[in-house]
Amino acid sequence: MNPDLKKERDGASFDPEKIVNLLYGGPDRVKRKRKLESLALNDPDFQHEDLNFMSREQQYETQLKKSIMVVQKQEKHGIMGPEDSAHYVYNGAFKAMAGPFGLHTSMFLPTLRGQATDEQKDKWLKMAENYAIIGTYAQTEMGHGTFLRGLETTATYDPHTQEFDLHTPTPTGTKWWPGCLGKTSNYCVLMAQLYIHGKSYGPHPFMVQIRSLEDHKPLPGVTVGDIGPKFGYAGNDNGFLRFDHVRIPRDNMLMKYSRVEPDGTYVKPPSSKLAYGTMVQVRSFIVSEAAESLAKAVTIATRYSCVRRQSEMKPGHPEPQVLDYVTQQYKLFPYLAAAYAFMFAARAMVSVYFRSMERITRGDITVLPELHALSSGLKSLSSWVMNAGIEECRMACGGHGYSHASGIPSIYAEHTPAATYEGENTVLMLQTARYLMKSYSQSVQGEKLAGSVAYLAGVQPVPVAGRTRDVLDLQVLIEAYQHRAARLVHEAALQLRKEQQAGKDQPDAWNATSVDLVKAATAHSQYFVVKNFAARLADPAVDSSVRAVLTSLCQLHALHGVVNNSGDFLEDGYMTGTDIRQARRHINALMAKLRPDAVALVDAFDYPDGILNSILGRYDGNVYEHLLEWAKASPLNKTDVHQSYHKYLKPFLQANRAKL
Ligand SMILES: CC(C)(COP(=O)(O)OP(=O)(O)OC[C@H]1O[C@@H](n2cnc3c(N)ncnc32)[C@H](O)[C@@H]1OP(=O)(O)O)[C@@H](O)C(=O)NCCC(=O)NCCSC(=O)CCCC(=O)O
Ligand SMILES: Cc1cc2nc3c(=O)[nH]c(=O)nc-3n(C[C@H](O)[C@H](O)[C@H](O)COP(=O)(O)OP(=O)(O)OC[C@H]3O[C@@H](n4cnc5c(N)ncnc54)[C@H](O)[C@@H]3O)c2cc1C
Repeated sequence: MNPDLKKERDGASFDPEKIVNLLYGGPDRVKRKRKLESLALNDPDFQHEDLNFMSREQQYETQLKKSIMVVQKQEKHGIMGPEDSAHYVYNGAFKAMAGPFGLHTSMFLPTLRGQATDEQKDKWLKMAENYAIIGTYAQTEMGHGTFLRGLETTATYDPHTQEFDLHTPTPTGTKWWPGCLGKTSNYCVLMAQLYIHGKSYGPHPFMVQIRSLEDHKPLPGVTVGDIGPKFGYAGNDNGFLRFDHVRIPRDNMLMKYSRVEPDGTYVKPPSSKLAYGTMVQVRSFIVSEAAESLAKAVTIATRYSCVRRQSEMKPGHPEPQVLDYVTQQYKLFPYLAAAYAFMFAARAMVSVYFRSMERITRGDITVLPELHALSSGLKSLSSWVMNAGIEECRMACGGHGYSHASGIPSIYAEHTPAATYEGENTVLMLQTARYLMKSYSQSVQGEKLAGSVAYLAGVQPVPVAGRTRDVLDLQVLIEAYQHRAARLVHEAALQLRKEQQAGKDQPDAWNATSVDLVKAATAHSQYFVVKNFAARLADPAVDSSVRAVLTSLCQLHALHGVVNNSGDFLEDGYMTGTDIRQARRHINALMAKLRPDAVALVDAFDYPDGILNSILGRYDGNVYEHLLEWAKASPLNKTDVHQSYHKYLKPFLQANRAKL
């Protein structure tokens, strides 16, 4: 063990195990988590060369082989349910890297479960759950991802044959991006525009076989392939798909909510948005993905910052650990705090999701708008912060952060698309804003608001100027976030009205106000995160040493947000210049307070080395010796003299020497 890291751990004010238990739901679940992770990490069948040293084809093949073994071993070991799979499959076997069965489990199966009738489930779900067929979720097209009503692929009902005719009418209508489609899937849930008797009914889900179950060749009329290399996701065959008048039986429309009768009569769903249910589910879960990815990057950068020594802080003194530079703390600690904040927010989001789904399943769809607004806002906020945080962690590791040996580039490349997939972040924030505007105007009309928007009912009066307040007090901070969100919603609503009064129609007024609207929706989401973090600490079951350190983190998270967005808090005089100055001072004091606990706080995320996959973030801190070992394994080092020397460099050098 590197002595610096040992000293850090010895000096912590709390036992990290207590936080591990808090984060993962108690000792029994922690035990299970560790057992499943180590089962996967130590399985010789899952060992392979570093993916960074492989070509894309090799990565795909390796991940496919592993995916198959994972399915077989899950059955053998009785690993079931999403929590077990997250530990064994997602983190353990795949180290959160994309694999070719990802979309089968994350969207294909949930769509069948959520959108198919009981008879359809009997027909397909068992096959899909048992991997007799592999599927994906094919919605996005080359021309449209965001605007679902603009999808071009058509499903035209023919009552004579009781079939749908699937067709891709244009190049831009080509399905483009669906994960695991290019080479792996033989089925997909296809989102296509439903047409009956020449009338359009909007996008609907269809179960479609695209490849032969005998030889895996595309079925007649189907063109399918891989879209080529991307920023990351090398192990995932994101694909394209086209149909040339392919016919499928009427029963292949997923008809839990809307139906087409044999004669072509369309039966409306209780809400047209129920067809978008899988996206709501995945968005709710992305908050957790964002928190985890950020936590991993922060773990790597924090441990490395204690091992790394650089420069002279005081002349003649030994080089300090770079984490002792306050600027380094200012890079990392706010993201450490944010990782915790989003871990708690993720758990709250998932429980809102399950509570809402329980009501929706009982036929109560009134909860859908709030669920959509909350999941859209939190998905966007968490993935934005994750992206900024991972990049900050990379830079905080200096030059070594840029190497794949740090593990950070892979974390970034694999998770940065969370800001785009499952709904582009700005677009989703505008969905949250839409709900906020509606709620606000209901409240202005005297309706009582409930749930996450109840606070919009009245913007609190601005306190008397000069009032001093303790900005370290979490209740004061929560009220400040609440006030800011309510005010920004109120101001965006006024601006929207002003634009309309100035003669713009509603869509133009909306567009003109959209920067304010995104800001308001972001503030609303941040308020939720801060309030939820503080609420988690109020739980009497939380150990006092843990509460103390997490309270500092919560304060840091909230104060950092205040300082970073100080204009929002100052603009109407709610906060004062003195408050902001105090906030900055408190941040410095909190960082000094958290400094001795930094390593214990990242240890408490409980990511073993096998999952972090980082030389810089090793638990034992033995960074330098392993860096060299890792580089030696690089394919370019297989021989001392690379074959290209004989082909190119040798004749070039010889010719140059001969000229002298
Ligand atoms: C942007 C919108 C939301 C716009 O939809 P629209 O029908 O044009 O709606 P609108 O006119 O703006 O609003 C109409 C109304 O529908 C509501 N609504 C919209 N979506 C939902 C929902 N999911 N649940 C519940 N309600 C929803 C809106 O809030 C509106 O409500 P309102 O009229 O205000 O009461 C939609 O088209 C959309 O969701 N686009 C994003 C597409 C997306 O997320 N694609 C994901 C593809 S799969 C993927 O990326 C997998 C990656 C996984 C991986 O690799 O790991
Ligand atoms: C790695 C990865 C995996 C994916 N996997 C799948 C999958 O399995 N299945 C699937 O169907 N799809 C998948 N997708 C596609 C993904 O869901 C879409 O890319 C995403 O929904 C964004 O849509 P878009 O590409 O059309 O972006 P665009 O909408 O074209 O976005 C471009 C810009 O336009 C802006 N913009 C667009 N509309 C508005 C608006 N109304 N108001 C303000 N600004 C706007 C956006 O904010 C953005 O800045 C995947 C994508 C990626 C990157």
